[in-house]
Amino acid sequence: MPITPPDPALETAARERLAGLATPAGALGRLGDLGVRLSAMLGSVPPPALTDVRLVVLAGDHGVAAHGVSAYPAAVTPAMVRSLLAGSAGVSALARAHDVHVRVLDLGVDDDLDGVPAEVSAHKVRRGSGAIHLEDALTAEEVRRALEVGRTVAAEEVAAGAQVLISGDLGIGNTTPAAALVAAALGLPAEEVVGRGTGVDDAGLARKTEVVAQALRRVGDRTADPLETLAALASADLAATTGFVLAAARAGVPVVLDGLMSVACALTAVRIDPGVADWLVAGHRSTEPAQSLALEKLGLEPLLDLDLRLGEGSGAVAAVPLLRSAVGLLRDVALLSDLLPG
Ligand SMILES: Cc1cc2ncn([C@H]3O[C@H](COP(=O)(O)O)[C@@H](O)[C@H]3O)c2cc1C
Ligand SMILES: O=C(O)c1cccnc1
Repeated sequence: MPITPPDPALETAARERLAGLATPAGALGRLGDLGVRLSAMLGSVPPPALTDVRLVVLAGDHGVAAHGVSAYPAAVTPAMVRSLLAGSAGVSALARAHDVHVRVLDLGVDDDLDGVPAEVSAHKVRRGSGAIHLEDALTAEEVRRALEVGRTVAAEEVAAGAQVLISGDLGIGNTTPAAALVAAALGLPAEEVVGRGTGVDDAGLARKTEVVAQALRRVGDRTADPLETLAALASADLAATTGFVLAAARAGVPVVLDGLMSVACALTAVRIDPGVADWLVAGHRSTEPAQSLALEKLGLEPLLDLDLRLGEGSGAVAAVPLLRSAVGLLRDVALLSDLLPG
């Protein structure tokens, strides 16, 4: 089934409403454009107030983390899962400030997460993932399962009332496979996509670049196929994120993209089904070069550009007030024709 784009008639009606507001023509700039897109995506003009925005953080570990590609040890991943559950992570503070519902799922954390509620690991695909320069990250069956988890979770959030969905990432080393996914999708060499992630030094950056280059050499032309690419270069959490974005678009729910992991997975979802692109909003520009390259390919201009490089969904959640602003303007501003006499 092809993905249905937002209703063009609604988009036209929203654009007419925007043009009629008691503001000078074009004065609302990109907020006006965002309001028009959101109206069409949310299915009414004026758009409904955004009262239900949901973030799902998909966590997993990465075999490459043992090969000097991150500034932090893999032990941070389970610790941060616990922090998210306690509401004390970076994105937790932002989500609280902006009334965004947060759910955390362990897709591939290399830890038993003792004492953590069972539902957090109920969809676990495996512990860790293959080091992509040496072996495939996942089997084809694991890719299928991870995509299915992403779809199931998105469907659950939509059924619970989500008007807008956000995916968040968590997992030491994840900027390495995410950069590899972007390189695979865009046909770019490792040097152009690799960034410093959590802040690796020059030696770390060189190692990381070589890991991505070796992974791309190992995989060869399997990168022509997005599912093969997920098996070869991704991880359980990144494959699930791809399934999450696909399912949101299929359900006609807008997805606000975060940093590198979120955008790399959205790009992969677009390779699987180009119709996904119509349902994406870019929350922010991260400092990772691959994220900007992927946004450009997707034709998306990010709302925020704050030098954020946290992940967890933080840049997307930080952009939620702009979505609410755009919606509020189309809902609450008078029409100039109603203010003028006669
Ligand atoms: C304390 C801490 C909290 C985080 N929250 C998100 N990330 C982010 O940074 C990591 C990816 O960067 P790299 O590929 O360089 O390891 C992931 O865990 C990602 O979610 C964190 C990283 C750390 C250290
Ligand atoms: O682009 C991101 O979201 C990002 C960058 C560095 C580390 N974690 C996330």
